[in-house]
Amino acid sequence: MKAERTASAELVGVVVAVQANYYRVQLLAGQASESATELLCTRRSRLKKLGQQIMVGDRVGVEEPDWQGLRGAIATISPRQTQLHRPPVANANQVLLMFALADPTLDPLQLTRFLVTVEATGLRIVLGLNKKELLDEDQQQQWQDRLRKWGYQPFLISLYEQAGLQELQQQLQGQLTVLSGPSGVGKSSLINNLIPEHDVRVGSVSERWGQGKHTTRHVELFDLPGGGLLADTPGFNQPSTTCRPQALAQYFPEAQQRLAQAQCQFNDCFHRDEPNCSVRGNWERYPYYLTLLEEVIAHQSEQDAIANAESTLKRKAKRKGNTEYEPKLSSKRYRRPSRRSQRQNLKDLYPDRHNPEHSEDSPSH
Ligand SMILES: Nc1nc2c(ncn2[C@@H]2O[C@H](COP(=O)(O)OP(=O)(O)OP(=O)(O)O)[C@@H](O)[C@H]2O)c(=O)[nH]1
Ligand SMILES: [Zn+2]
Repeated sequence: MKAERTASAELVGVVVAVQANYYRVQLLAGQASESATELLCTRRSRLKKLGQQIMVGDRVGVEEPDWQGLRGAIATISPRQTQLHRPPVANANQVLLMFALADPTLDPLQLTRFLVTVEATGLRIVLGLNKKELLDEDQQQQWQDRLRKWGYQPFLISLYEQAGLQELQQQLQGQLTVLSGPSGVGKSSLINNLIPEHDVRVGSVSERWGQGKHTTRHVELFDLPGGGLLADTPGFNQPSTTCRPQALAQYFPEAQQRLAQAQCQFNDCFHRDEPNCSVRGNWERYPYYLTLLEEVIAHQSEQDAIANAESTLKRKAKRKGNTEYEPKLSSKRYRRPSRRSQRQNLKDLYPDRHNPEHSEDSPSH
């Protein structure tokens, strides 16, 4: 990254971790002093008054560096290029979706769920398939071909055999990448491999913050040796399909491709049994599309029912002059946490790129 100074000659850096009211800011190359590349910062109260939240990945201006104590104060936040809410990461360029070819067995429907969830973020997808040494060459090639037909170019790797890692690493260079994937596929192994000093650094962070052990609930950005940042993001490992039913097809490259060639007769086609549909057809994942479509339709009916119930209850509460009691009860009954988090998941993942500040203060967590 190039050194860069703002008009007020502030230091510029990237927020690599957030905890309570402290922000770890990694200074851009050329700005760091000899002894320090990172400052532990608070934020100026002006930002606080403006309600401006600071996220991991934010590019910020830092004032009043204290090179002895390695402290500073964040005074400005640059406009965000992208914004994810779950996990909360600003300016991510892409998602590295990790799966294993075996152990656990690669389940194409599960992979599709993750792919759809990641597609909904609007970010570029890098698909990494680990443990390739567990399959023979033919089987590896079959997956390669199969995923190409889905519209993806997977990187087959083996962390055990240190195979395919260079090609994958190249994809990460100079990018801010968010790592995602189900349990047991090798995400931690990959981080340890890419960033050998990973553990050391986590330890030093906790120490400086005076916290106990580093908790994995926090998103943290790690410097990649070849340049670039990797967000280790617990909580990005649960796919969900809570988009609008009409939006689902756009998260399948195969459907997109078909739509680019020919429009459906109806604008709001669900691509099920409508006449003159250009998406319906014998592509491999079409049955998965139908499965997920049923789920998002069911989800939406549920949401509509909740909205109706809430509006009825609110009216009722008003008539009785009973201000809080009934709505509160109803929201407890209807908004079970599990369902709420499900509903928010995809919405939260969607980066509001046109209006980055828009949902910043929404109480989504
Ligand atoms: N056969 C094989 N096993 C691997 C490879 N890479 C990692 N593993 C093993 O896969 C298991 C899971 O690896 P992790 O790195 O913990 O996977 P993870 O995705 O971080 O899993 P969670 O922490 O549960 O999210 C471990 O037993 C690793 O040793 C590989 O290339 N081949
Ligand atoms: Zn259609």
